[in-house]
Amino acid sequence: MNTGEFAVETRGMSRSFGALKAVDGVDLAIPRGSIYGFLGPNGCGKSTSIRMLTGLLRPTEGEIRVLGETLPGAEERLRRRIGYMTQKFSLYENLTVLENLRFVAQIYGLPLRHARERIEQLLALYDLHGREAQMAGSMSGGQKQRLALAAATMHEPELLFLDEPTSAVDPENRREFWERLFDLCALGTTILVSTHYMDEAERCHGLAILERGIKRADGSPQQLMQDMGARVVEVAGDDLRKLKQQLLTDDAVLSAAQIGSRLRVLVRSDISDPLAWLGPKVGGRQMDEVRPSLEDVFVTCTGSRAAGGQHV
Ligand SMILES: Nc1ncnc2c1ncn2[C@@H]1O[C@H](COP(=O)(O)OP(=O)(O)OP(=O)(O)O)[C@@H](O)[C@H]1O
Repeated sequence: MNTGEFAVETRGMSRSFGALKAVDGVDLAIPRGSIYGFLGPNGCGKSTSIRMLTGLLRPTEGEIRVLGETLPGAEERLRRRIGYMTQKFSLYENLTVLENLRFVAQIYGLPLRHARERIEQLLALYDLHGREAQMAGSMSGGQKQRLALAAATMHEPELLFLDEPTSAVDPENRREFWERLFDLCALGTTILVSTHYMDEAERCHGLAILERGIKRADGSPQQLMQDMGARVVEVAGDDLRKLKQQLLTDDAVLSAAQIGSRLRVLVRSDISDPLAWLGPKVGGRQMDEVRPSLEDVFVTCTGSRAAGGQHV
């Protein structure tokens, strides 16, 4: 495998637990300096993939190269070059902010003086000044998350893995968190982030859609939306619940999900004129063809019929 331009490269990466294939033949090529997302529902293999890429879990099959090193085999060397923020808050709740950061600096073997400077930097960067003496356990979700990110980036990793980093924070903190990720990315850090939120996935430069361990699609969000094998029509009018049930009996209707007072209908792309085709089926209701969203992409490539909503 050619590794120069890619932070992560895999061929056929797989992991089984007994009879269950948690990750099944995943190929990845994640460019350096980008933010790359794993999008998929609970249990689709996001964490298992990340654990293999960090060297914490051995693949049962396939090849993995991370920052030019082959895994398994380079775990120790990679440890200093990668950062990992797990789904759950992984710091000590009964230590203060400062004690937690000092502890992490020690684990990474930062010389004392450098550690002091770096911790100062991180406290400022992640708005933790004034909280040095606060117990980590008493902080809000957003503050904990900023502390976790400070800890994960203590040693200035080239590659940062974030496993559902925002599942415990509100939308405003989530937006702010993403701004910080883009700051890190601008400094050259490659970021791999797993999520089940569509709006987060849409912020990534590139993204893989995972379902039951299998990669169903990958590309930039814009590319994925452009290449989607379906057209999207929104229908407005009365009795949309009943209309939805009727439309779903047709094979050419991939999904129908209500959004406010409109029904969002995905029609297979071999129907050349979806408005004309839907006309007789929707009675006199108003129709508009609209641009696809990432959620539409997810629905078409996983075959799951969306119930509507912001996460998968
Ligand atoms: N150590 C393990 N032993 C047995 N099964 C496991 C183990 N780890 C994960 N699995 C199974 O592998 C599948 C993928 O799990 P994984 O945690 O990677 O999914 P995920 O997409 O990260 O979802 P979540 O967000 O819920 O963690 C699940 O069916 C899970 O139960």
